[in-house]
Amino acid sequence: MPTITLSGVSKSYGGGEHAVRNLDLVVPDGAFMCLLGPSGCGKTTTLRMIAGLEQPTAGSIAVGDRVLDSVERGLYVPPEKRGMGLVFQNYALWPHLSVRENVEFGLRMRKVPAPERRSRAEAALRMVHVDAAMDRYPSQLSGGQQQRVALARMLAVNPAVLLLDEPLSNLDARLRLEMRAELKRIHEESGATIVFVTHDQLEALTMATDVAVLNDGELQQLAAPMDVYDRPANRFVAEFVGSPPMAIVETGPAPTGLAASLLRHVEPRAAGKAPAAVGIRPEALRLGPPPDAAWHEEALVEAVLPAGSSWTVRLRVLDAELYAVSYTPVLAASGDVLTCWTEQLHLFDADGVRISSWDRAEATA
Ligand SMILES: Nc1ncnc2c1ncn2[C@@H]1O[C@H](COP(=O)(O)OP(=O)(O)OP(=O)(O)O)[C@@H](O)[C@H]1O
Repeated sequence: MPTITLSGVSKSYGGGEHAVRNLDLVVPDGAFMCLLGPSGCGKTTTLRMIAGLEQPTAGSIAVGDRVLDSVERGLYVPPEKRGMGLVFQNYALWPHLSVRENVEFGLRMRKVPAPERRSRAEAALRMVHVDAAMDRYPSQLSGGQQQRVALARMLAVNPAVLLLDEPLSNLDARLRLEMRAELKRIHEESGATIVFVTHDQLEALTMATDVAVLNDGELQQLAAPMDVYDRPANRFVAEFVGSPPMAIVETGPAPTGLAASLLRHVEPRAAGKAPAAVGIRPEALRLGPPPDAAWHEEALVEAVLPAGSSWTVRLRVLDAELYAVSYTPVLAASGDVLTCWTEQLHLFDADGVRISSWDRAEATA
């Protein structure tokens, strides 16, 4: 099984603007890597370069020992010789072919004999749970079923590398959830190396073994999903991953209000430079009596927003507005004064880089 290695990969489309800039990325053998980032950050360009649909303007791409692109050596392997399976957002199926024939199509192109074609197509359709609709035509399937057929078509070929570009974006919320679980299972069963592009952080956190967060063509962080969430490398990652987003309190040269309160708490524990900003995740902000040594303040309840399984509370804390998310019922009402506390503060320096040694959650982990 292959490891995909991107070394110093850049892509510019002319005009000097870089879609991807100096990207070093290793997708380990058997990984399920999500490329995550906002629109225009270079995710699709990165995937298309791995697929061979775009050529880098600098750097090299290799799968295992096999170099597929090297700008320096003038080397480029076309997509059909890369042995990768691709599923893009628009998963065109042949409308005049049945589901089974659609899945067999790729195998036919590879000159796989008919009986083997048939059994491999059926196995792939079973894997995505659309084997019951094998003799129907694409127009007779739901969007989610069509999506799965597109996946089965790729799985039947059994590529060691699967490249998926927002393949769930056309599905409704329920199907998307179902397909996330399905893809995760398929990954575990097939052992393939998967690279998956998404702008949906929940998709990345729930499915991936590794997450690469990109912004403006540059890699911001490469880590396991929970590390991206618990230990974001910088302010961009901190604010992009998590919903509602992390509150960031700038400390400034003469901190007052909430900033001063947070600094009074973290400074005795600090070693080195003062944080330029302190981050609080809404779900780490608790209400009620604080444990010893937790940061805490009085909070005026401005609004309680129940959402079935969670409660979002808007609080006024000193001079700032903070949101808390609770997964147990919040019985308070607007105008109540409670104590809010947290043991998880994220500290950032003036460049926005996280100062991990100051994280109380880590210190006590
Ligand atoms: N063929 C092209 N010609 C010129 N510029 C391009 C081309 N393809 C992409 N770009 C530019 O490169 C940058 C990265 O685009 P890319 O499609 O990789 O981003 P993305 O993160 O996948 O975005 P989205 O989530 O919106 O698909 C963008 O600024 C985009 O406008």
